[in-house]
Parts: sequence; structure tokens; C-alpha cells
Amino acid sequence: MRGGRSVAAVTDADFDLAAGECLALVGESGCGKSVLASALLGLLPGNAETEGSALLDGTDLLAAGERTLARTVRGRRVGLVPQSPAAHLTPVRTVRAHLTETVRALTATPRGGRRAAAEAAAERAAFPAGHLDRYPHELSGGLAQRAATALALIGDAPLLLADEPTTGLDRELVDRTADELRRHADAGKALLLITHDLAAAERVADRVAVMYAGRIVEITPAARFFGGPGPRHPYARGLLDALPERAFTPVPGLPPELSDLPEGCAFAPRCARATEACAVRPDLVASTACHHPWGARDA
Ligand SMILES: Nc1ncnc2c1ncn2[C@@H]1O[C@H](COP(=O)(O)OP(=O)(O)OP(=O)(O)O)[C@@H](O)[C@H]1O
Ligand code: NI
Repeated sequence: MRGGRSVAAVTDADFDLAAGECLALVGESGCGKSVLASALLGLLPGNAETEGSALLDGTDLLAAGERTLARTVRGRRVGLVPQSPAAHLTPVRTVRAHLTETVRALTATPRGGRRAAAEAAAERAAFPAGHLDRYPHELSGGLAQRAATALALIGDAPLLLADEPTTGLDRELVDRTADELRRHADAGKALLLITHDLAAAERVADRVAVMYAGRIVEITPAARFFGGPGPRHPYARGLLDALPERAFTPVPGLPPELSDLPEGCAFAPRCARATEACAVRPDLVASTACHHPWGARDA
């Protein structure tokens, strides 16, 4: 950034995602979820720097050049449901034109079958056939969201990144969209579902990764996260307790500025379990980065 300052938007993200698996990535606004997804697609802003590797079937996405990314990765090997779908649609083309063009570019469907394939893609994402000839500015947020999901599913990519794919949808459509994305995983593909909607995550995820201030602080099977023992990291437990159908108690305080992170555990200032030990940053050990994780004896 200006003045030589830098922001650690994502740090030490270390996880794997198997074919056929859905990993939900959750955490408060600004914690780095979208930056992580953008990094995997080579879509970070020009001022961003990355280190490390992100392997997809042997290709290091962080090392790949723009040409490789554009020709063989984006859409083909890594699909994206972008967080702001309206901004990713071309203003002068209808939804039908977007879908048909994507079918042409990403599938072997012969010319005569493309219209039907475009309509089938819309149907998968619950985009109403009657609105296919609308232009992006004529779409509500929820319709733009469904158009983006329809577009992202067409390429049948081995890895699908869905960044808040259910924003602006009511519960029935959230469930329908989540189930459709889950079918993508069930067909043997990997799904990274970025979401604020823990109910959607519970519905379809195999594992849950919780991010706080740019770091993954817990990564755990969904059955454990939502079920009996619950998460081990106090922040992860706080997210669940904030749900209206649970304690409805928000996590107190606000996340830190990423440009001004504390030395030790970034969550300590908001954590009821924090002690002097938390002045040292905890490593991710046994799936949790915390000096005082919840365990069996707390339950
Ligand atoms: N180009 C940039 N320059 C400076 N800071 C940036 C840049 N891009 C991202 N950031 C920082 O990274 C943080 C993480 O942003 P990101 O969009 O990944 O959050 P998020 O978890 O996806 O949030 P939300 O849930 O609101 O979508 C931002 O709050 C911002 O501080
Ligand atoms: Ni985001």
C-alpha cells in the first residue's frame, strides 16, 4: 500500500481439499476469504504479493503465468462464483448470451445444442427461464447471484470456488443453490464454499475452516463443528453462539486491522479464555490454532 505499508490479508493458509469434498470457509467480513479465493485464480490486485504454492493436480496456481491461467485454469479447471456477480457480467449482453457463450467456450456442445444447454444451466441454478433475455442491470441481486452460479457450473471444473453464492437469496433458494453446489462435489469435484451462512455450510459441507484476521484458526469435520463436541477454537464457538437459533450472543468487540495485527493470538483481545500465553501466536496444532482450545473436559 502507499507509504510502504503492507497488509497481511492471508497468512499461512495450509489446507487440502479432495475431489468429491466440500470445504466451507467461514469467518467475519474482512478476514481474508475472498483474497484467498482470488489468489487461487491469479486475480489478486496488482499490488499484491504471494508466497508458497497452491497445487491443483500438479499445477502450482500461484506460480502459473497469466497465459496459463487464462487459457487452462479459469473456468476450465477452477470455476468461480464471484462475490459480486453483477460486476462480473458484461453490461451489454443478456444472461442468455452469457450462458450460451460460456457453453460454447467451455464445453463440446455442438452449435445446435447450445441454446438448450444454456437453458439447462439456468435451470440448475434456479434462474427463471422467463428472465433469460434480461440484461445485467435488469437483474435483482438474487437473480444476478443465480446467473453467476449457472455460469460457474457450466465448465464442470475440478475445483469450484463459490464466494458467498447464496447472498440475497431466501432460505428455500439458499438450500436449492447449496444442494446444487453439493451435487458438483458429489460428481467427484472439489468445492470451496465461502459463506457467512452457517446453516448452508451445515447443510452441505464435509469440513469447515474458520478464518480470523487472515489466518485459518480451525479446520475440522462439519459433523464435529455443528454437532456434539463443537469446535475447539473460542472464536469458532463464538460464531456458532452468535446464531439466532443458538445463544444469539455476538462475539464481543471487533476484529483487528490487518495492517496492525497484534504480536500474539489475534483473537486474544476478544477472548474470554485468553491468558499471558496468548502473547505468543499459537500454531495450528491438531486442527486448532489456540493455546486454550475447548476439549472434552469443557463439554
Ligand atoms: N488490494 C488490497 N489492498 C489493501 N488491502 C487489501 C487489498 N485486498 C484486500 N485487502 C485487505 O484484505 C482484507 C480481506 O479482504 P477479503 O475481501 O478477503 O475479506 P472477506 O473475508 O472475503 O470479507 P467479506 O466476508 O466481507 O467478503 C480486507 O479487509 C482488506 O483489509
Ligand atoms: Ni469476501
